[in-house]
Amino acid sequence: MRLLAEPPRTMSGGSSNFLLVPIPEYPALDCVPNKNVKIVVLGASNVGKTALIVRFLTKRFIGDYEANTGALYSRKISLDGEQVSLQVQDTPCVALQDDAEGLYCQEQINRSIYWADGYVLVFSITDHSSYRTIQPLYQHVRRIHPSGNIPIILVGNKSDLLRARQVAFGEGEALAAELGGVYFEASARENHEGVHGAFLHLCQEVSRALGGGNGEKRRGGLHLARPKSPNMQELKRRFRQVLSSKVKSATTL
Ligand SMILES: Nc1nc2c(ncn2[C@@H]2O[C@H](COP(=O)(O)OP(=O)(O)OP(=O)(O)O)[C@@H](O)[C@H]2O)c(=O)[nH]1
Repeated sequence: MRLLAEPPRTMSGGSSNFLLVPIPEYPALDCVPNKNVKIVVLGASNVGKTALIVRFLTKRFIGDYEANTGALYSRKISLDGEQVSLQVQDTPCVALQDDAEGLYCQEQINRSIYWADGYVLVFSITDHSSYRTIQPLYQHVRRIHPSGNIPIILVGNKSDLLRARQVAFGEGEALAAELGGVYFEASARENHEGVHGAFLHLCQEVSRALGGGNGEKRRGGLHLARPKSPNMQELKRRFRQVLSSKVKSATTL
């Protein structure tokens, strides 16, 4: 889901389509081009993708959301003593097709999968159908990245809702092992450390996979454009535009 802007602080005054998140982006001049870690968060509806990202980046849990259109978050983080640029792509939900093998997956999700270097596959421990989505979702990622190692973690979210549990811990572990990743049970609602540990693990995996250099992988096969998403830099640019047009009209009076 997408974070609700609170209160409507849109630059244009009318529309509330822009995402205004309490997650600062590093200034452009301060960015670290040396290594760029790009991760995408994928999963079925309502499993807590946005809540996990927000928890990881802000340590906060915010309960009010609206349907996700896919926001991109940027941060600078320290990994093994090295400053790296981190980008986290939130995505709209995917859903199983009626035959339970294929996936309904929007084109923008395909672009995000192609663009990313690491994958957070999320299900809710309270929703077994969200767990069943993971295997086809992984196959889908594999189709887009047919060769090589794919850094992934599997997150069983909402671990605070133990009484409503539909997926056993062992099921999560077994699936993660099958997919070649690590399983984390987490609660975006109740626990920052667990969420932080899971994301950090993936960032480290990606960082190692990227090795030295500028962190851009060579890719074969499909060529898809980088996902488009409203982000803070774009908002700031629009804000400056609006301000400068206001200054111009004031000086012409
Ligand atoms: N109890 C509990 N609720 C959670 C947790 N994480 C998220 N939620 C709630 O679950 C609902 C869905 O969370 P989102 O983060 O919007 O989920 P999403 O996967 O981004 O949803 P989509 O937009 O449908 O893709 C919200 O009401 C959250 O408050 C959690 O760890 N525990």
